[in-house]
Amino acid sequence: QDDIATTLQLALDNRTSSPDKTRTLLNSIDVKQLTPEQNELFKFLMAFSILMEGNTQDAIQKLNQVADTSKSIKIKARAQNALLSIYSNLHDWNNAIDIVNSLKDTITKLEPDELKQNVQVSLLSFYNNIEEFNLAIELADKILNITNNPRTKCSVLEKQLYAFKELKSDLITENNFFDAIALCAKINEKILELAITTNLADFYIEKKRYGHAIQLLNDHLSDAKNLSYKSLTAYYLGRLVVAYLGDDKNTLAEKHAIDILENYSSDNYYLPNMIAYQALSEISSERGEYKESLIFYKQFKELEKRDYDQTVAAKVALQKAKFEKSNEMKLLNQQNKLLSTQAELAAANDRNKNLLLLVATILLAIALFWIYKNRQTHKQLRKIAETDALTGIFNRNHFTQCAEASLAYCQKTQQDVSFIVFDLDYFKRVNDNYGHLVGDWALIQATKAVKQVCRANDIIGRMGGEEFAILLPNCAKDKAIEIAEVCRKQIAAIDTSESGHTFNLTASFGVSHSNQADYNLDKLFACADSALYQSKDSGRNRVYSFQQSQPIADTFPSSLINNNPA
Ligand SMILES: Nc1nc2c(ncn2[C@@H]2O[C@H](COP(=O)(O)OP(=O)(O)OP(=O)(O)O)[C@@H](O)[C@H]2O)c(=O)[nH]1
Repeated sequence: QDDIATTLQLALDNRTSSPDKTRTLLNSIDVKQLTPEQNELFKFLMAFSILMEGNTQDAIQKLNQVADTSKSIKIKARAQNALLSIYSNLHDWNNAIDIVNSLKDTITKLEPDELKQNVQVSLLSFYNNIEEFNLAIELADKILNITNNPRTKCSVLEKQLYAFKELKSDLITENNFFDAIALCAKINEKILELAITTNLADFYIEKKRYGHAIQLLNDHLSDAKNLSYKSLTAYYLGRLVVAYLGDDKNTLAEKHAIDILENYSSDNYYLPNMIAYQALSEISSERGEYKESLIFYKQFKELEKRDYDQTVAAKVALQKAKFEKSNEMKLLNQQNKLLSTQAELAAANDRNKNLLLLVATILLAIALFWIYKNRQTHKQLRKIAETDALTGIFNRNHFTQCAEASLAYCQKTQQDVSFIVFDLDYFKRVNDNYGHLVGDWALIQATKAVKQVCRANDIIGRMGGEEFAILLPNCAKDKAIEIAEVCRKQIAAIDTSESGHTFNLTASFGVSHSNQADYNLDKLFACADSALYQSKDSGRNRVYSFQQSQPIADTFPSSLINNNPA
């Protein structure tokens, strides 16, 4: 396992510098012995090796497979990074932008190490390639804030200065370029150092400081040539042409333009070629060599169109990606709107439910109140129907109903029932002498007096006019006579002066008993009435019991001596 790990690491380290060595190392590995993660790394390195062999399409397919399926976030990042670089070189901006979107997500999951920084630097290059210079500057700042690696710093500064320069930003001065050049020189990053000098030359040209540009470019041209970095040399020469032209040194411009066309005419250097043709066209034109000028001009236009097409392709791809993104956003917004509409609907439903509940509650309350009111009314009506309005005791009708029910019960349970009727004495005189209101008052007071004497389950009723009856369940006759006597005394004791007039108020009583009347109300009434008649007849203000046909005075002589009729 150690051997396999070492071999894989070696292959990884040499994948760009020694592709052949990498392939040999990979071929030496027994795939069956690989752990799943080693297998993913192996697949990435194989794809990379295929790329280095020049089989780009095959490499793209395999790298995409690794990027899509790899569980290791590091290997996924490496595959995506390689794909970004391939697509950028192929100017396949649509796929490049897709990869960038995936890569952005991958970056957030990477540990902050060298790999993460490398991926960020690739992204930075990509932003410059598609001329998203503000994004590039922002990302560069981010990387510069966290990296301590001077190589990363040098590389990032080169790309950031390029972006600033392209934006023609006032935020940078030539000192920024000098600092970056010094940093790269210190760690011997020759290519990047030279790249920065080309940017500085552009900076000078932009500011029309052609002399400075020419000197800088000439100072470093030999370095570029020594590096055998042809594209860089071609770019140097291209900028020299522009600077000489600007400085009205057409001969030198022409010399370098021809140098480009003769020695660096590959497709790879089409930009310096474009500059060369444009310069030669202008120079020929100034000399009056219009035919040559037109030929150069046509070639210039062809390359310019190519440059334009490439720039436009990048822009279109970017706009398309932005459009898709904004469509995605629109879709999301619509989904959000739908969700919020659903939420609003649910809330409205809840509100409706609450409203319904409220209405139901109100209706219920109204119904309950109505039932309550109805009962109250019913109660009141019943009370009105059952009671005597003046005295508040049962009226004749209700008294009869209650008395009969009580009698039936007492008969069933074989209890004694006594019955008392009484009638106010000379009541007509009270009305006649003192008026009906005083008569009413007297009726009320007499009722009160009797009620105080009676027990809770005795039934008292006004039979009409000034005649009253009392049914006394579970009451022996003697007891009833006793009660009647107390009632008589109470009525006689009423202080009539409270009415504003002083007069005698008495009543005559008649008492009957169930064993005289078979628990029959009419019979009880008749017996008691008969006794009452006897009371009246014998002078009033006395109690008579039916059976005896004798005044109670015999039994209770003292209480009956009352010869003071009202
Ligand atoms: N103030 C008042 N008087 C009533 C009421 N009901 C009946 N009366 C009166 O009661 C009187 C009854 O008179 P009578 O039947 O002659 O009897 P009395 O005067 O009491 O004489 P005796 O019963 O024989 O003692 C009448 O004048 C009725 O108008 C009432 O509700 N209020």
